[in-house]
Amino acid sequence: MPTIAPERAKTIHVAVGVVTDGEGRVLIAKRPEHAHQGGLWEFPGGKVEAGESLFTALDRELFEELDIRVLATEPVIEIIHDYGAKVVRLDVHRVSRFSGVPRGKEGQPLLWVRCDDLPGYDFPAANAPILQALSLPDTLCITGSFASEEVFIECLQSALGKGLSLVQLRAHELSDEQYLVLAQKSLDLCDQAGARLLLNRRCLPESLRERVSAHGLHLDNTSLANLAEKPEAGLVGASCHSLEDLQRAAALGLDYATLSPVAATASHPQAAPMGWARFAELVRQAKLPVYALGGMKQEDLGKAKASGAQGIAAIRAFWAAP
Ligand SMILES: Nc1nc2c([nH]c(=O)n2[C@H]2C[C@H](O)[C@@H](COP(=O)(O)OP(=O)(O)OP(=O)(O)O)O2)c(=O)[nH]1
Repeated sequence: MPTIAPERAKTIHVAVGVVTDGEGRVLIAKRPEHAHQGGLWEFPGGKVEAGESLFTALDRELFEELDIRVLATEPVIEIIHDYGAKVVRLDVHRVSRFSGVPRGKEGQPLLWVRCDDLPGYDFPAANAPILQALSLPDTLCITGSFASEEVFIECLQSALGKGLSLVQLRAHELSDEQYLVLAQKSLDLCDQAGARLLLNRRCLPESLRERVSAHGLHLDNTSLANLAEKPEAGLVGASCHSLEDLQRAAALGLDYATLSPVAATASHPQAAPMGWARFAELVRQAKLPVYALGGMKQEDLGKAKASGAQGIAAIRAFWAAP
């Protein structure tokens, strides 16, 4: 029978802090050369000791490493990563308030970096989903039904006016030509608002897709199943309904997934809701940011985040004429 090395048998629980400065920058530190993943940049933190809460561990580690005290945190993402020699569970929280001025107490170099610039630094392999999570908002607006183009524009303007910054254009009832016209108008509005537009259109011919340069794609479940590699189309996410789907999305290197239906939803009345407990169980095993979808309302955002989600995705909650 194969033997498992003792250090492989146990997963190391690590409290990881994304310390923010209120100007959109986050703090990164260089790991010592001799340490595991040495010489790479990291988000400060360390192992959770027996009996410690995540908050206590993060506060202790950040005091030991940076000389700051943690005052407020919010969950970002949880990642289980197998390095071969060891398995780590990175429990990542944004440190939104702290006291003191960070300094490298152990002599480690520190840098304040804008989130957009993080991909320019070398991090351990486990950190890729953390960078994805930090680049995404906590709400994803999916476009809903509309009686005319004017109504569509009103609904989109209203959503953008509420600060929604990621929009998925889902309008299966339109022809390819009509869809492209709407996509171009949506793109103009999203660009003006500093939001990103994702096209959700199965089999949109390449020749047509080239006519509108949206910020990315959202793949439906069938497209996810048939895809051999991640399309080169910017931000790419997919509709998932199972652990297998989430694993496939992560293996393809997609940027996010939606997981549905969490609750009963009018758009898919025949689908059985999975509930928050099952949702949390699946998200715990996912290796990419996951939005909760299906019957979501704005007030579900806290529950979604507490269940490990990036946030919520919804049609009805965000799509309405003013
Ligand atoms: N703190 C931190 N650890 C990370 C990140 N990414 C990543 O893969 N890790 C891994 C590297 C290590 O295997 C593990 C953290 O362990 P550590 O050695 O830093 O923990 P520690 O501060 O408690 O140190 P020690 O007890 O070994 O001295 O998590 C990250 O962004 N931040």
